[in-house]
Order: sequence, then structure tokens, then C-alpha cells
Amino acid sequence: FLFQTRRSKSFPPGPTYLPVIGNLHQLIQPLHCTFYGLSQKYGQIFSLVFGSHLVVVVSSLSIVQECFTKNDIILSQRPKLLIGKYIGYNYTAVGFSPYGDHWRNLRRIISLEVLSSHRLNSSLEIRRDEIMRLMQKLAKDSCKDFAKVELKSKILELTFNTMMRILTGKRYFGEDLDASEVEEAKQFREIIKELVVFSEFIPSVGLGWFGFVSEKSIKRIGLSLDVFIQGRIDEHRDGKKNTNCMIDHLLTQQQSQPQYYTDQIIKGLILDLLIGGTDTSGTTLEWAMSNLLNHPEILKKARKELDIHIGQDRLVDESDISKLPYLQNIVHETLRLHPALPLLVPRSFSEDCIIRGYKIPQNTTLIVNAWAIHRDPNLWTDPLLFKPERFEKEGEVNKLLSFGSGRRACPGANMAQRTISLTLGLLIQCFEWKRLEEELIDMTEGNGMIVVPKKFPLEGMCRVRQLSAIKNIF
Ligand code: HEM
Repeated sequence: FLFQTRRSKSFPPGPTYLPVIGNLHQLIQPLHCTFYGLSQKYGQIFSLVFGSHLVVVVSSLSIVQECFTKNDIILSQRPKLLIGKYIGYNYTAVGFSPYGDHWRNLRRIISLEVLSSHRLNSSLEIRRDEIMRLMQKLAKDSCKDFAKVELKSKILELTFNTMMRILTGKRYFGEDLDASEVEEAKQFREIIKELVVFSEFIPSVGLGWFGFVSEKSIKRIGLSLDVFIQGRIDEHRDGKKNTNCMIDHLLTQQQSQPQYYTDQIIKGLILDLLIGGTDTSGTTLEWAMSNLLNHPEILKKARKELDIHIGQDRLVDESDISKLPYLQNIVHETLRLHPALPLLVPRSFSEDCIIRGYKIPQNTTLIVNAWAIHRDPNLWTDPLLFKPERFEKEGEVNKLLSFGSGRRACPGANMAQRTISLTLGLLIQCFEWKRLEEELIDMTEGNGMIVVPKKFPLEGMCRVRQLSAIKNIF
């Protein structure tokens, strides 16, 4: 009787669990692979017990559709995790907030202030400028001949600096910072490093998103982030900075609606976009380039598309992306094989619900194994191969879950796809690429609480192409 072996027949099957800890001892990193293994044994919907908490894991597209169409409202809730309390401003930040009027308001603000077409177009200059800085760094040693480059840190610099400029008007990474901002940038990088180290550690004990982490360490990181973000708000409020960034816009709103646009709400919004929109896009870019280095024929085909549609006299721009279907398919295929969040972000059942005939009680956590669904041989031919051509078939893209599903799906999908496609387009148009050696790039996944990175940071060889469009740039 020490071990619970039976679940009610109306609840999804799952492995035996222990008293107190439930199945926590079985959560071996990487979790999406462990969950895939369990789905092979217990089925496409199975259950686990984390401590005293019930969790249902889904690994089938049709069950996901059942969850996020007819039951979307019930499943628009997030579970209450410690990270939401201490980092997500007591569940008031959008990614952690309960479903309801407050969440709807935040999503509206994000759509209008950051992600509307108008705001995306006005932040285009920032994105383009940061990508050009990346290209200049790559070109430094590779104008004449192939030179070895480490891409991971440069790509992450690009995504963090782009987002920080949109949010605060400042750059924080790289050698080309203003002298007056070096100390502040150092402080910010320390916080981000801590967040990343913390997130790499947590899944190694198998507890990831799910709330069973050291309260003290989450509290400490939450506090450092808060002090840092508050400092930036104060700086803009004092009029020391006016950069037409998101903080300036939100402070203007604060003047007319102070009861709603409190500092806490503004800080939560900044945090959401910083966590949601940096590592995810950066990691996807790194996976995309790794796949291209392993598939020179795909790289060649993408360059041919660029040469035909853009030519050699000008650089590709965001407005060209819709004319470059193969480039877009490379991004889709990367998001399929390497979804930055393989288990998406957990949801919670706000009421009792029936899924696939099983009775799921209120407050059960739902985890979607997007990684497994994206490799399901019943959905994809040759699921383990990197084949952008598969997306030439109409409707294939609708099977992707990389940005989640339903009303709580990622609001930044459009911005992410713009940034990733433009960066990839320019890297392909302006440089020739090859691997360091004959040996293929190692595609092993590393650990990550939020985003799953490559285990080994990407290094490759590049050489500037002889194009008239780049004669005066590098
Ligand atoms: C490749 C890049 C990205 C990927 C793969 C990604 C993926 C996701 C996923 C899977 C979710 C959870 C959706 C769900 O529960 O169904 C999410 C939520 C979210 N993402 Fe993204 N995302 C990316 C980029 C961005 C960007 C660029 C931003 C902002 C500028 C952003 C902001 C957010 C926010 C605020 C949420 C929380 C939404 C909510 O709870 O209502 N993401 N993202």
C-alpha cells in the first residue's frame, strides 16, 4: 500500500506514483523525450502526479485540437507557479496572469503598443540596425577568405539588444556600447546570466516549469529583475531618457490612467516581452543555421531564391519575406524539428472537463508535447529529416504548434517570424557558409527550463559574398 497503482478508470492512464512526490523522481531531462517515452507506453493522453498535483500530458494533434477549440476557454488558464509569483509580479504579468479581464487588457496593450503592424513597422529600423551590426561583426575577419565564427553569442546579442531597444531604448550586449552605459549593461547581463543558469539547472532535477523549485532562488532573481526594470522606468519618468520606446509610451498612458498603468503593470509587460521574445527567437535562429550548415543543398536553394527575387544590387528587407516562400519554409521546418518551447507553456483546467472521454478535474495542469507531435510519423513523412519542401503542400503549416494554440497562443509569433526570416535571409544573401569540418554539426539538445538550446554552441565558417549590394557596407 506504499505505492498507488490504480487510477480511476475515468482518468487517463499513467505510471505508478509514490506517496508525497508522485512521479517527480521519474522526470528525467530532457522532459519532452521522457514524456514521449511514457506516451509510447500509456498512450497519447496520459497522467502524472507531481507532488499532490495532477498533470495530463497530450502528444496527439487531434487531442490538442479538442483541447483548444471546444474547450479553449476552460484551458486558457495558467497553473499558479512560484515563478509567476516572484518573477511574474504576483501573477499580474501577462504570461502568468489568470484568464480574465486583466489578462485581456494586457494582451490588448501588447498588441497595440508593441506588436501592431504600425508599431512593428516603426521598430523595423531597430531590427535592421541590430542585424547589420551582427553582419558587420561576422564580416570583420571574413571579407577575403573563410573565417571561423561563433554564432550563438552573436545571435543572442542580436535578439536581446533588439528587444531591449524596443522596450527601453538601450543596447546592453556587445563591445560597441556607450561608455556611460557599460556598468548598467554589465548589471543587466549578470541578471540574464543568472536567469539562464537557473533555468539550465532546474530541469536537470526534472522540475522545470512546474513550481517545485527553490523559493529562495526564484525570489532573489525576481528581486534583481525588479530593481533593474524599475531603474529603467524611473530614468524615463525623470525625463533623463526619451527614446520613443515602449516605456515612454506606457508612461504616457500612466499619466492619463494612473490606476491601471501602475509601475507594477508596466514592469510585468516589460518582463513578459523580455522573457518571451529574446531567447526563443535567438535559439530558433541558431537551430536554423545549424540545419543549413548540415544541408548545403538547402542553403544553396535558399540563396538561389534570394538571387532570383531580390538580386545582387540590394539587400533583402522585411517587406520581401512574403516573396520568399522557401526561406519561410526553412523557418517553419526549424520550428517543427526544434520548437523553442517543446512543451509549450503549461495550461490549467479552470473547471472539470471531458477530454477523449476522460474526466479531468478542475486545476489539473495540461502539458502539450509539441516536440513529439512535430515528429509524429502519422502526421509527417520522414519526420526526423530536415525538409523545408514539406511545407509546399497546402495546410501543412497548420499542423505546427510552435507558438501554442487558441486564445492564449503566443502574441509575438509575427514579430518572431519577421526577425528570424530577415536575419536568416541576410545571412544567406551576404555570406557563404560551411562547416568547420566534414563532420556534421552536433544537433544534441541542451538543458533549459524555458527554451531548449543546442548543447554545443554553433560555430561555422563564413566568407563575405562579392555582391554589389554590400560593397560599401563591410
Ligand atoms: C521563435 C519565437 C517564439 C516562440 C517559439 C514562442 C512560443 C510561445 C509559446 C509556445 C507560448 C505559449 C502559448 C500557449 O500557451 O499556447 C508563448 C507565449 C507567449 N509569448 Fe511567445 N514565442 C516566441 C516569440 C515571442 C516574441 C517575439 C514575443 C514578444 C515580443 C513573445 C511573447 C509571448 C508572450 C507575452 C506569451 C504569453 C502569452 C499569454 O500567456 O497570454 N513570444 N510563446
